Amino acid sequence: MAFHGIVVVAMAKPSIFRAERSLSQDLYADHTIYRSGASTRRRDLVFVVNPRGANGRTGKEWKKLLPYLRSRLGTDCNLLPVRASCGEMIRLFHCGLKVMYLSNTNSLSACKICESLTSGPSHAIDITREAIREGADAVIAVGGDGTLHEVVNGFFWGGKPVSDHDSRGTHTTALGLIPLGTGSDFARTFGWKNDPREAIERIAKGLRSRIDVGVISGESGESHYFINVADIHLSAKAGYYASRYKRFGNLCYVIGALQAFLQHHNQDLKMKVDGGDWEVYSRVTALCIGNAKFFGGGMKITPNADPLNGNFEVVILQDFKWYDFIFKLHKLYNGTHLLVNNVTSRSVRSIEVEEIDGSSGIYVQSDGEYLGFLPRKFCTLSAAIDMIC
Ligand SMILES: Nc1ncnc2c1ncn2[C@@H]1O[C@H](COP(=O)(O)OP(=O)(O)OP(=O)(O)O)[C@@H](O)[C@H]1O
Repeated sequence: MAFHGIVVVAMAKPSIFRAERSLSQDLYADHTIYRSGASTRRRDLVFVVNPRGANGRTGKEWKKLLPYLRSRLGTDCNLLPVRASCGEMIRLFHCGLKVMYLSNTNSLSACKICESLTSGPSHAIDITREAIREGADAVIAVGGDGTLHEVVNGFFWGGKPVSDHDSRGTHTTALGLIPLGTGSDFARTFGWKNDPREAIERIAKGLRSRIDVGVISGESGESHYFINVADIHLSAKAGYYASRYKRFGNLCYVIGALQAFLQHHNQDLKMKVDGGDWEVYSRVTALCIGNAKFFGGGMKITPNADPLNGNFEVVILQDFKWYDFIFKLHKLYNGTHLLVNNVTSRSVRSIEVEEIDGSSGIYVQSDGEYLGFLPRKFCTLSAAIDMIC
């Protein structure tokens, strides 16, 4: 995929946090950590690792990856030493970050990297917010789409982007990804595989691109963000069930879809696109709002979506029967379903979706995570986050 507007940015000179030793005030009180160049701003890479991702595979892969990460990112460092205050260490500790030293240097003269293992759902959101406030150069999600989704949500608070405590408008924290999940669907749009070494190369090179993010609002007024695909009705219900079967790998999506089908009824929905008039779509099976192209473990559901173009691609499937999925499934995977009867695609900047009778509880998910029920409004936030591409 060709990316326009790629900017080369001097990557944070990283400092590594070793997994074997957790932070304690006593342990670190006498040590030195490093800041990059002449700047007094810390230049940190923060890795947010979901050890339970891909049924525990993420945690195992991450442990195996650490020596390579140290050696690959550590060699790029050219940092000036400064004395770390106790306060700084304690702040890192409070935001769940483990501080570690580069094992391949005795002098502690290399750069610093933070790892934080998530302790449960939503923890990645808090870690990310804290890391951005502390001036991290990049926050890197290590896991699947669910972990990436939480990290993206950590870039915002109270409807606004989170910023560095000391920001004078010049510093931007970038988002990075080491895809190590079950589906890792967002990475597919960029052609990235679940190959952590390749991801570390990207991080070392530090190319950044400003990508769009979707924002979802509901009746509560609270904003929720997504980076990949938000979807409604059958696919959302299938995703809800699939999350219970992640131990079966990509098969979870098939099991989830079968279970969702058992209680499925196509529903009439009304939609308002880009602030226009309400339109009725009859017998909707699923409605997918793509900032990127893939969901459900590799289905190219919104094949024209591009997280760099400022628009969503909305794909609406109407009046599908269970056998349509059997005969048309391959088209959903390769992205040729747009030519099938009863499939509509449109490019939008915002879309509001409501039920007509308002009684059935139509499922909504974003980035494969269950969100709740209709009604919802989905808007693009153009070029909202700097992503390491
Ligand atoms: N320590 C933890 N224990 C249990 N669940 C966690 C923990 N940390 C994060 N989670 C939750 O695990 C969920 C799934 O994680 P993740 O997306 O990384 O893996 P996956 O589901 O295997 O991959 P994919 O979403 O790409 O299919 C996330 O929604 C997150 O809330």
